Amino acid sequence: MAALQIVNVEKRYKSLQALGGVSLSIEEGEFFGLLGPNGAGKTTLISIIAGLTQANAGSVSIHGYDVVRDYRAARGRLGVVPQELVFDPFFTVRETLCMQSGYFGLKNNDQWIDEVMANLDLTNKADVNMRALSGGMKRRVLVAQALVHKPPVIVLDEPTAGVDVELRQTLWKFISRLNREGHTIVLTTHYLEEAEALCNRIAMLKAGKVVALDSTSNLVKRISNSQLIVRLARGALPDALKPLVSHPDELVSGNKYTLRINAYNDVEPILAALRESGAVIDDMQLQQADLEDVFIQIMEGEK
Ligand SMILES: Nc1ncnc2c1ncn2[C@@H]1O[C@H](COP(=O)(O)OP(=O)(O)OP(=O)(O)O)[C@@H](O)[C@H]1O
Repeated sequence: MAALQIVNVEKRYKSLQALGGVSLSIEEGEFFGLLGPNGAGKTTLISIIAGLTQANAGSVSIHGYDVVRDYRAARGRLGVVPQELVFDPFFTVRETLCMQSGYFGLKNNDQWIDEVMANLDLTNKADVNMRALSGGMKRRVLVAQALVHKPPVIVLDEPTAGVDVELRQTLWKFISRLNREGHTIVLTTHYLEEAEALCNRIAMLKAGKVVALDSTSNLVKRISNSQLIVRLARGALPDALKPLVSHPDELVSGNKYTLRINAYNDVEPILAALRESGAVIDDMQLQQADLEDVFIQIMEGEK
């Protein structure tokens, strides 16, 4: 059974179609990335998953529980870290987390609350009022709040937008640990390198539609624009390699060539051809495609 099953979800805001039939099946234990430009519909989808917004069509279930019909069972299995910081300013960090535990019917949750606070470097703020915390600290509490009931599915809506490097690292260490322990993670982020490093599978959303869905490695592989840049100290580029040159003007002047390659395996035959021709390499650089290239290409292709 899927941890999160999204079937043909549609959402309209008056004349605007925010989601135009989104289907995704996310398995237990996945670290799943949901990417897309501003306005793609990521937050709308997360609000529907969390039961905060109702879809006009389609269904979402968490571990088999429909988020509308079986709201409490579904919500109990889900932890959501929202984008916006909303708190009651008069409670301390610990009180905020205890209240959240109470909301899920959990008593005697202190041990886990202490562990969550320790993992998010919040222990020394436990008795501080929410209103006295910095923005970054409030965001840590937001993450802690989403985790008090040890939900098997954790959804994070841009949790690292505008936060410092330290929090990002603390957060990813903890979330990665939870993922290793079996929790399913769904993450939206604008930091593509973050998604590339953490997510095993990625869906790209544009204008309310899924425009790409694949493993992170396949998405990166999908683009074969890795390049080997060589600068020759002596000799010329052999004819056999000329079709690989990306910029034709490099054939006319200079001694630097940008060669298209599909894989690491392509590098050695190129070097062998250069050696055989008597050329001497002065400098060499390998440039690989990353998720950013894939993202740009897919988004431009879907215009
Ligand atoms: N409550 C609302 N009323 C009207 N339109 C809305 C509402 N919420 C979202 N929208 C619109 O729906 C579309 C999708 O918005 P959404 O916030 O889901 O995108 P997003 O992918 O999360 O964007 P971002 O990366 O900027 O957070 C946008 O065009 C947005 O303006």
